[in-house]
Amino acid sequence: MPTISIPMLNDEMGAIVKNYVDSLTKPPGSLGRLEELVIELAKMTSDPFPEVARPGVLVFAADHGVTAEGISAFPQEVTKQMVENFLNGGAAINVFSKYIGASLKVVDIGVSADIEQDKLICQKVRYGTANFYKENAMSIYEAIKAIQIGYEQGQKMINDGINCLILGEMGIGNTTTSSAILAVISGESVEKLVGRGTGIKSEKIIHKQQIIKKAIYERKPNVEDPVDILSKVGGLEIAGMAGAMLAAASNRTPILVDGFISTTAALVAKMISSQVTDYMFIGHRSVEPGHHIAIELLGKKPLLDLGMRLGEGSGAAVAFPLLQSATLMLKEMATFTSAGISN
Ligand SMILES: O=C(O)c1ccc[n+]([C@@H]2O[C@H](COP(=O)([O-])O)[C@@H](O)[C@H]2O)c1
Ligand SMILES: Cc1cc2nc[nH]c2cc1C
Repeated sequence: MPTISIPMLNDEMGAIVKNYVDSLTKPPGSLGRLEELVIELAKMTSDPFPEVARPGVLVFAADHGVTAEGISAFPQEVTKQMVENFLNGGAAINVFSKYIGASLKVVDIGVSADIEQDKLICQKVRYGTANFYKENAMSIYEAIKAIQIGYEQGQKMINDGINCLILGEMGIGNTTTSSAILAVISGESVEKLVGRGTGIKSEKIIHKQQIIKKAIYERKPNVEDPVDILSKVGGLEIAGMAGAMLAAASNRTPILVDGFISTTAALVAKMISSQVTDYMFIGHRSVEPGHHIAIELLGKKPLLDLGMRLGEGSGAAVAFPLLQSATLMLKEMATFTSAGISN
């Protein structure tokens, strides 16, 4: 695992920017949460005029052996088919990335089939996880490798010039995996966390809960150890996203977290290095019932609540213009003094 050193937030810069925000031509506090966002961005970036104008979307794709237990509304092959769709530009995340001017990279970190495509970053750790209802999802070595790959890919995007990292994922079955991870980390009952994912019927939810409960009972993940949790009931794309978040925080790069799966990865990253959460915004609150619990554990508030449950980074991409509006407010508004308005 890389040695991770995450810088402290620059509170002094936050105070300077707060003062400046109060000097802009508006009643103090009248831009509400946008004001808080730009102050947070200033603390993260240590920049009096923070920018997020070069966003990057990093999508990790992987399969989940637990799909053999019939826990998703879609078959496993859809993971590969959606990766091809991303590469052909036809998915929601393609449309939203284009709209916000984000570069989009797709990493195969564990899809169960080979995908021949030049544009795909192939970093397959294994062909999908094992079925964690029956055996450990992956080895400790594979879990660490997936975190490392995520870290390297995050670092690469930052080296290429992005200044805001949006995380996305694709993996049929990964709401089961995320629910299992979250049940272990939060100590909450599985019943409270499990949802419909891609759209399973009510009867199947009980089956999904039973699979998760038995898997946790059999695998006995160590609640103190993120790598052990990943290796027992984890997913490769979740490990990859956690690694990429750690890379972003190490570089003072703001992170825009997406839905339920991406937030579970954020909790794993927090267990590896707790300061990583200082650099996170939660783009939206997903319909998955476990998501609000995960968000609360991170100590965050989502930016949007639009009834979305797609993944791919879509909710985070849709929330991105809020961050950008906050930075533009700071950079382009007049002050009372410059506009000659008395306050
Ligand atoms: O991001 C979310 O909150 C979210 C909620 C439900 C489903 N998903 C997406 O749907 C897939 C997982 O759903 P499932 O039912 O196969 O576990 C996976 O590809 C996710 O990107 C994503
Ligand atoms: C079609 C489809 C698109 C997705 N995007 C992210 N997860 C997904 C799951 C399905 C089933």
